[in-house]
Amino acid sequence: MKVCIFGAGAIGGHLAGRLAKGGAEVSVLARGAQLAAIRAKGLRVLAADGDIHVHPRAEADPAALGPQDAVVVCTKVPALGDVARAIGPLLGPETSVTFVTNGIPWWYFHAHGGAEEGQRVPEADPGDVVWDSIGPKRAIGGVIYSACSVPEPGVIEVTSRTNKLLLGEPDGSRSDRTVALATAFKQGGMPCSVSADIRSDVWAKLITNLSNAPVCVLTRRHMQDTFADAVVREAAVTVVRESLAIAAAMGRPVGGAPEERINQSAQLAHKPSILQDLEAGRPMEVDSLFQAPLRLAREKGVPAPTLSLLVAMVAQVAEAAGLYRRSAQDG
Ligand SMILES: NC(=O)C1=CN([C@@H]2O[C@H](COP(=O)(O)OP(=O)(O)OC[C@H]3O[C@@H](n4cnc5c(N)ncnc54)[C@H](OP(=O)(O)O)[C@@H]3O)[C@@H](O)[C@H]2O)C=CC1
Ligand SMILES: CC(C)(CO)C(=O)C(=O)O
Repeated sequence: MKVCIFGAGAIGGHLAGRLAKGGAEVSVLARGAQLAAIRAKGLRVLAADGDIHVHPRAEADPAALGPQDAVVVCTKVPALGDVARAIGPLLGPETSVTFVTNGIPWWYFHAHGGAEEGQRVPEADPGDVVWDSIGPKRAIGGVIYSACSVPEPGVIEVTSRTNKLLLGEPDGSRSDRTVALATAFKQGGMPCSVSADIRSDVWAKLITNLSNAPVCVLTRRHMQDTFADAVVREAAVTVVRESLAIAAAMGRPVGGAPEERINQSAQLAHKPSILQDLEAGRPMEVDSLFQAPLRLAREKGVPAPTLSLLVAMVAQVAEAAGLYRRSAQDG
């Protein structure tokens, strides 16, 4: 299977390593020091189940790679407009494009059904650039549980002991293209399953992000340190409760004890990726990760006072750092 990972950072690097280990014909699109390092020394993934050292083809220009069976987009969400403008040469008539990103994805209301069918998510795709160019029919949803960072160019550190990738068609079907991609990941040691309800998986993961990322941006510390404080922990449990109510109002009830979710985050000495962005001076996923679920909460009439307060403060931090511009509707 010919797969291109678009954006070989923390998550993309991890996934490229897994695909290469499993024998897929994998290439990566990267840039800057990351591209130079992968070309010079290959890609190293330091993971609990064993280190991986592979040499995928690495390019800056999609035209050098040509049409793929599958493209897996692993950039941050604010980069998706650039991805959409550049991706053309990778797309043949049947190429799928999987988006492994946190937050409410741009394709969320495609094949959703009901009154919301076809609604757009402006926080994830301003101006519908991705929707209009790549188009929702190619889209496969991706939800990943894996805590990763790039300690030096070409090296991916995986902090989480267990990892999991969920892939799902927006219409819930078990398509051949999704099964083939999941098989390629599994062959590289990445637990991966095909989900019949990827939107529920989006919410289950998002609730974790909503409860750990805003507080860590404010403390600027990893989750273990941040959650050592009982008051912060209690606020995070409140955020989980508010987020569970939003998910339920969206028709995607998610189970599990709120405290347990925070206990799991508290085990990891990992800085959430949005904090990594703040520290590295990269655009922050405030809109798709935080503002979109808050807008949906307002539309459904679900109160989320603690989450709203934390997000308002995070937006100020991100704005002050020049890494986020608030849109008019966020107030
Ligand atoms: N890191 C983590 O632990 C987790 C992250 N996630 C989610 O996964 C997604 C990816 O996050 P993460 O891997 O951390 O992000 P990273 O910033 O580590 O990686 C994104 C990579 O994409 C590259 N990139 C961006 N635009 C382009 C482009 N036009 N051409 C080529 N390369 C490009 C970036 O390059 P450059 O650095 O030069 O901008 C970077 O190397 C996000 O939605 C995040 O929320 C989900 C679970 C955990
Ligand atoms: C913290 C983690 C691993 C889970 O919430 C994550 O998704 C991120 O770093 O963005």
